[in-house]
Formats: sequence, structure tokens, C-alpha cells
Amino acid sequence: MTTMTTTQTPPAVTETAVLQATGVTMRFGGLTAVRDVDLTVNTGEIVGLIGPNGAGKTTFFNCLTGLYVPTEGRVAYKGTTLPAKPHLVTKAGIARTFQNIRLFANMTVLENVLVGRHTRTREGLFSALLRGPGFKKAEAESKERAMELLEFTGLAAKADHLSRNLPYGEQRKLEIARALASEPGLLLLDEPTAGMNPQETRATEELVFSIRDQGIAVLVIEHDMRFIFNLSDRVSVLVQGQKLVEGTPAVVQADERVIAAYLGTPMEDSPEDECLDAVEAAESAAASHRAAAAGTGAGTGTGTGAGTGTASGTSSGTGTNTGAGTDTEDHQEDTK
Ligand SMILES: Nc1ncnc2c1ncn2[C@@H]1O[C@H](COP(=O)(O)OP(=O)(O)OP(=O)(O)O)[C@@H](O)[C@H]1O
Repeated sequence: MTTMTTTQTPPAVTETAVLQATGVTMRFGGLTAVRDVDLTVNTGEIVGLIGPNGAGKTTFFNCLTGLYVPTEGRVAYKGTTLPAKPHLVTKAGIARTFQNIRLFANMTVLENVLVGRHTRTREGLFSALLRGPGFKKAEAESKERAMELLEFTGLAAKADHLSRNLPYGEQRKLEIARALASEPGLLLLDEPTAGMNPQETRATEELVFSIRDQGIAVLVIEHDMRFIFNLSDRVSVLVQGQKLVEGTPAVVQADERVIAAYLGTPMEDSPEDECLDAVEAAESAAASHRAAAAGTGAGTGTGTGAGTGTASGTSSGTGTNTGAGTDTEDHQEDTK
């Protein structure tokens, strides 16, 4: 009998755990989007989070970053339980990017990164806006750090460009630069290569390795299986809100349950067995739509040994934020 079990027992608190999510459950009315999920990310690790469309990956991210208050469970950063408030989560040391790019379209590239600095400046966002005492010194330091991050992400030459004028791949890089501006210990990336061409995807892989090499742990959601299996030290698979399996890329790729989940084979004892075919059909339609919207052509999936290739393009658009705020703002209306 195939059951929705994990291959690991709930992890014990360790000194090396940067993130420790324990028993996280998120219900929306009658729908349980995330069910009793444990996940640990250790210092120096890149962990991949994969699963079919609708598996609960983004909902889980939203629970980690305080956008959602989990129905049950606990999220701890370096041993301290986090409050479910996005700005406090960022301040604690977790930064994220979103599936749908959320840049301030009419701000320059540099200004977008500076916005991401505000949790690390003593002056705070309002003092910055009011140009209060101490602002100039803090501003100079912030600018210096922001330029370093633009160098790091390869965007320094475009510091004065409006973010809306950047090519798509560079907008995604800018989101990463802005997230890094809060000096996180853990970076959460939600589909960082969505809509990218193969060269941009490869460059993003290198960028994520460099981020890890700087001592920042990374948790990444991605549909591009080649990217995720190249990149990750460990991969965790969510299916229908539950963790199905977790392990090294080799272990996960060889796991028959993962293949079944991606191919839509019904799992016994699952309350939603009958939905799997519908989910598969919807997933395939969405993938074609995304690939078409991204101009990459349908069926540009990156197959794996596990037969889990999926289209990697999406129709993610550029955010049109116009007010002050950060990537951790409580955008309840768009939590992707
Ligand atoms: N705010 C919400 N209210 C009600 N249902 C929601 C909400 N957010 C997500 N869901 C549902 O929870 C389930 C999990 O969605 P989620 O977006 O987390 O999946 P995902 O794995 O990130 O999917 P994808 O790969 O397509 O982004 C879906 O059935 C979705 O419709």
C-alpha cells in the first residue's frame, strides 16, 4: 500500500538549523493546503522544495514568512520561534522573493535595493522618507551596500535604470538583490527561474551557489527539475499539502512515489485520489499556457531520470508597486 509518509522523522533541534518548521498546517476553510509539514534548513545548505501545481509550496512559504498564520505548527529561525508578521520575520533574518515579480516599477534599480535595506538601517523607513537626523550617514552606508549587491548580482551598470525597463531575467536578479539587502541568514526563492531562458537559468544557478558560499542558507521552490536537482543538497517533495519524501537529489529522483505523484498515479488512502487526474490535466494546461506566455514554447520541460520534467516558463508579470513598502509587505490579495 502506498501511503503519504515521509522518509524522515521530525528533525531534532540542532545548532546548525537555520530554519526549523515543525508540524505546519494551513487550512483555508475546508481545504487543507499544507498538512503537518516538518522542514529543516541547515547552515550552508541549499534545500529544494518541489511538488506538482497546487501542492502547497507557496502556501508553505507564506507560513514561513508570516504572510499566513499557520493553523497549526511552529516556525523557528536559529532556534527562536518567529511571530507571524512579515516585517518581523525579515528583521529576524529571513528574506524572500515572490513567484510574481514585485519590483517598484517606477523606481530605479538602486532605489529598489535601497528599499530592501530599511530593516537593517537604524533610521528606519519613515525616517528615511522624512530625511531625519542621521539619515545622510545611514543613506551613504546603505548606498554602498546596495551597490555591492548590484555588483554581486551583475546589475551595477544598470543602477540608474528604471526597474520596469530591465529585461525579465534581470528583474528576477534585482528581486534577489533586494532580498539580500535585508542581510538575511536564509533566503527563500519562489520559482526564481520562471520565464527564464536556459542561459539565464544557468546564471541563476551560479548566483544561488554564490549566495550559499556567502553563508546564506537557501530554500528554493522550482518547477525546473534540472535546476533543482543540480542546485540542491536536499530536496523535499510536497504532494497534496503533505511531505511525500525528502532526501538527496539522487534519492528523490529514484523514488517511485515522486514519479507517481508527478505522473498523476492515484495514491491509496488519499482523500483526494479522484482529483489527481484533474490536477494533472490542469497542471499540463497551465504549463502550456505559461510556456506560451513566456515565449518559450510549450513542452520545453527539462526532463529528469525520474520523468519529472515540467515546463519552466511562466507568465509572471512585473509588479506595479508604487507606494513605499518591501517585498515582505502583507499583500493578502496576491500571495504568490
Ligand atoms: N488564500 C487562499 N485561499 C484559499 N485557498 C488557497 C489560498 N492560497 C492557496 N490556496 C489553495 O491551496 C492549495 C495550494 O496552493 P499553493 O499555491 O500553495 O500551491 P503551489 O504548490 O505553490 O502551486 P504552484 O506550483 O502552482 O505555484 C491550492 O489548492 C490553492 O488553490
